[in-house]
Amino acid sequence: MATPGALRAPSPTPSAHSIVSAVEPQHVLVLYASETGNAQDIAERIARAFRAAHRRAVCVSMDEYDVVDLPHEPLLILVTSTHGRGDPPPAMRGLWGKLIRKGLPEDILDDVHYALFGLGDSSYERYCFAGKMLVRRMHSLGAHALCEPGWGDERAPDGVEQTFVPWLKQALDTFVPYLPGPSAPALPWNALPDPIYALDPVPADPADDLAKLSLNGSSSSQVPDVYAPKGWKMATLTKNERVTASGWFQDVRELDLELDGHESYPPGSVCAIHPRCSAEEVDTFLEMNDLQAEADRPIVIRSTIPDQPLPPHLPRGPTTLRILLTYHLDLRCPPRKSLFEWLGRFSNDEREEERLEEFIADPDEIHDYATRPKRTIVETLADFRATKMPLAYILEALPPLRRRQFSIASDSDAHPGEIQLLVALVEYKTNLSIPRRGLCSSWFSTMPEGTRIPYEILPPTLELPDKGTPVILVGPGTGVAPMRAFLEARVAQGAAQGELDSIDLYFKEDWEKHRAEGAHVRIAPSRDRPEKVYVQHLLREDAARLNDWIVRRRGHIYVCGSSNAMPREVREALAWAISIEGSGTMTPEESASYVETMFDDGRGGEESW
Ligand SMILES: Cc1cc2nc3c(=O)[nH]c(=O)nc-3n(C[C@H](O)[C@H](O)[C@H](O)COP(=O)(O)O)c2cc1C
Repeated sequence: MATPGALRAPSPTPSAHSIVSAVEPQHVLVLYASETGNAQDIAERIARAFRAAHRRAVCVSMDEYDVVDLPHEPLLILVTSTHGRGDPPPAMRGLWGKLIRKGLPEDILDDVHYALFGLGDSSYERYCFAGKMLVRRMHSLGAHALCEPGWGDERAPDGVEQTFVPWLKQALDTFVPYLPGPSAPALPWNALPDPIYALDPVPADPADDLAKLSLNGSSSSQVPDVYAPKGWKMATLTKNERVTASGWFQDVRELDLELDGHESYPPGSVCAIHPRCSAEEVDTFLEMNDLQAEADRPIVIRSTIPDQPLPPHLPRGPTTLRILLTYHLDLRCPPRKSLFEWLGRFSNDEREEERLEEFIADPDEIHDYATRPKRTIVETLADFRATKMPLAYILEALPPLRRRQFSIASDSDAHPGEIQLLVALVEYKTNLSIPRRGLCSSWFSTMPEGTRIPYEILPPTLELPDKGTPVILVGPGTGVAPMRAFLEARVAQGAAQGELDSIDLYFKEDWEKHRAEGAHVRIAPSRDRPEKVYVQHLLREDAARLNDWIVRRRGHIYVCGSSNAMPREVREALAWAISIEGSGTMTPEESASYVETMFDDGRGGEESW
């Protein structure tokens, strides 16, 4: 471990520590980047642990942080997950872009002393890659690591907890002595800390947007525009049509959105949609916690921690508890360990406390009770009825409601002012024997035309090459959505000659039309046939064409769909096709390495879920 250049070694009397640098540490800054909430939960647990040790901690999402302040942060903890194919989560991209700028002085972070905890899944090829890149870059800019990075693996037998618990202990032991504060022992885990948010009452002004809302008890699916998340736009649903036959097991919908502004977007873009919790679930939550009387009182949220801005998911202006529970907080996701810890702090019931302690002590218990059966937070609270959530802690205890992302199935030139989506409604039976729908799926399943939807367009991870370069688009099932957008754009470019697209059954008329326009379209009828034909089989049949387009003409291949075996088998089929066993001249080893290099160099792209 690097010896901290600017830090004075801790003395045996911790209160006397100080930093020999331009900046005296007053707090530890916990900077996090999270997409589905896990890294944010870990970051908040770190900050709480420092506060329990009587030290100040400020916890900020990377996209809310001004990177010019970074060189002046003496004590820093970074927490990030990894997404895509080893990419940083969107919240880290701005900060990362600035950190990798050329010409930054090699010692610009010399005053920074840091630790990092990365989250990932070791079944991915680029395990915890965003965290690893960040550690390398911090080091090359002169920052000093105070302890070894921790890597939290979702696949580990005890999940992320396995490494997080020992890493947190080490981080506390290392950082605490450098921070001002009493040498008193840390508070026990079940001591209730001071709330980090204040809910200040605001006088109801009949002219403001809040008073105009009639959300009280309403089951309306309308999202009032005023509650669109910061920076998001609004669209109106113009079509919500089932495209699978009524007897088919899966309910797949075409959803068309008319955009308020005539925004254009490149093919391959992704539409993020902000869902909402149902009015029934919100009412159940309010009733279980005896909070009905508080539900519609206008309030403004204020951070009680100096220098800590509100996290991105909380509204800045007037709001109500009901609006928070409907649009900002998630009552539907399975509870994490931190929720059981909160309930343990709130509980006065001996029997429930005992059960909560079992959960907190053993990650397997949480896995079996909550994660595996996908038990929701509301259902969990119903099992702990004697334990009530006090109003002051709700914003800390409940996770943020996360946006859901869908590949856009339309090209914006072919469908100006519109976004078309192809969405499989997720319904599953858990071992609780209750048929379940995902949060967005529940909302979409009953969403009437005319519903207002907050959306955001995210840039594509795959981009079309120039018109002369062949592109192979492989999209089984709903993976066909972005392929339709790509193909529409290529047809418009006049470049649809000899394209290959292996598709399933959605947008059937479009494929016929594009075939007539010159695209080489192939359909893999993998369903309802005694002998299943998958996209991988079609690629092998098209070996000569693949060899010509990929090897001779240096074409691109994009694959989108379920992440089971399909993406790997597509790569294997391609490698076979361009090897001596198919239609090429390479040995099997050479062709396999050729395909991997294509994907590393961006001539191959993959989007899977
Ligand atoms: C679409 C997707 C892609 C992912 N890609 C990777 C990856 O390339 N490497 C990795 O280590 N983990 C990967 N993960 C796992 C996440 O890092 C892990 O689920 C993490 O807990 C998410 O944290 P967050 O909720 O804070 O975003 C991926 C997860 C998803 C959903």
